[in-house]
Order: sequence, then structure tokens, then C-alpha cells
Amino acid sequence: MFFGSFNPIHIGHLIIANIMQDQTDLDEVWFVVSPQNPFKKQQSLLHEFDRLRMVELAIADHFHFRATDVEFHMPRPSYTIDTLTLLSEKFPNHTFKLIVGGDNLTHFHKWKNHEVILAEYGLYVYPRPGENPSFDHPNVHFVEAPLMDISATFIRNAVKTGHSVKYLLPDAVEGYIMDRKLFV
Ligand SMILES: Nc1ncnc2c1ncn2[C@@H]1O[C@H](COP(=O)(O)OP(=O)(O)OP(=O)(O)O)[C@@H](O)[C@H]1O
Ligand SMILES: O=C(O)c1ccc[n+]([C@@H]2O[C@H](COP(=O)([O-])O)[C@@H](O)[C@H]2O)c1
Repeated sequence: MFFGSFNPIHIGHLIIANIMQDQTDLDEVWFVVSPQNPFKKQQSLLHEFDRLRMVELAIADHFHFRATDVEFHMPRPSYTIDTLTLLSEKFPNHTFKLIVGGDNLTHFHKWKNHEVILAEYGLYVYPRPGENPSFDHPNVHFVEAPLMDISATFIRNAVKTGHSVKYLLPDAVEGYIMDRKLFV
């Protein structure tokens, strides 16, 4: 399960998902678009339907990736443990793990029921430049992979200031943003 705001999805997310699916025991990567991260208050947060649509466009050609709107129908803010619990009930034959960027480990101890997430699901962590606190737990697995200094914040700022975002996003996602004049 790859949870995120995806405001917007970018090539960093796609590389993370692909490397995780390729280098771990994960059969599939499900992108969970979160309407509201409990820790983030972003004025530039697009409507969740736009963020989901961009994820769908970005992963359309990948057989092992799926997008889900499960959190759209749940209380806000979006608590990951509640979503994992719901999905585990809905798909009792699946084993779910969490994919996160290294930056999320900094405040992970403040996540709702984080001990339950660790004990019952476990984490695959993708390193992020400057944000890689150590975390000693048998269910936290660090994946060795290229660091990528790419963020949705950088992309939003570039669009806002009229700069190119080519190659930072799939073409279809860039087209979606430009056609609707998002983030300007
Ligand atoms: N370049 C990156 N390297 C490692 N992890 C990343 C990277 N970009 C995003 N992630 C991870 O992907 C998940 C979803 O991230 P999110 O949608 O917030 O993207 P973001 O680029 O961090 O956005 P923003 O700049 O708006 O905070 C999080 O677990 C985050 O840590
Ligand atoms: O459950 C929590 O307490 C919790 C606290 C902080 C973040 N999260 C989730 O972590 C995911 C990553 O968020 P983001 O905005 O960095 O993409 C997103 O799905 C959030 O809802 C979840």
C-alpha cells in the first residue's frame, strides 16, 4: 500500500513503486490517494478527484499497480491504520505492507496506532535525501535504491512560476495539469 497526498503524483512515486514491486516480495502496489494527511495543511491541495485521476493516468500502463479511492469514503483526516483495517477486512486473503519515504519515519511515532501498523503490517522504506532517520524494528525494511531529490512541492512551485515540469511527471499528468491550469 503506497499512501500519499499525490498532489500531484510524480516520477519519484513511480520509481519507488516500481523498485519496491521489483525488489521485495510485493505482488502489487496499490496507490491510496489520501484526501487529508493528518499532519499536512496545504492550501494548494487539489480536490481528491483530480489527484486520483492523475494517479490513474500515471499508472495506466503498469500491470501490477492499482489506484484506490477507499479513503474518499472514510472520515477525515485520513488515518492509515483505519484504512489498513478496513482493507484487511475487505480482502482477508491479502497481506498488506506499507511503502513510505524515509521522511515519514521522522514523525512515524506520532501516527495513530503506529505500533499496530508495525506489528501487523510492517514498512518498506525508500530513502529520501536528507530524511533518513534510523528505525530499529524487525518489520521495518530499508530498501537500497537511488536517492531522488524530487517532490510535489517543487513541481507545484515550478508550475506556479511558469517553469517547465517536463520529465518530472508522466506526459499525461503534465497535460492534465496544464489543460486545467492547476497549481497556477
Ligand atoms: N523523492 C522521494 N523520495 C522518497 N520518498 C518519496 C519521494 N517523494 C515522495 N515520497 C514518498 O511518497 C509518499 C507520498 O508522498 P507525497 O504524495 O506527499 O509526495 P511529496 O513529493 O512528498 O509531496 P509534498 O512535496 O507535497 O510534501 C510518502 O511516503 C513520501 O515519503
Ligand atoms: O495515520 C496517521 O496518523 C498518519 C499520519 C501522517 C500521515 N499519514 C498518511 O501518510 C501518507 C503520506 O502522506 P503524504 O501527504 O506525505 O503523501 C498519507 O496517506 C497520510 O494520510 C497518516
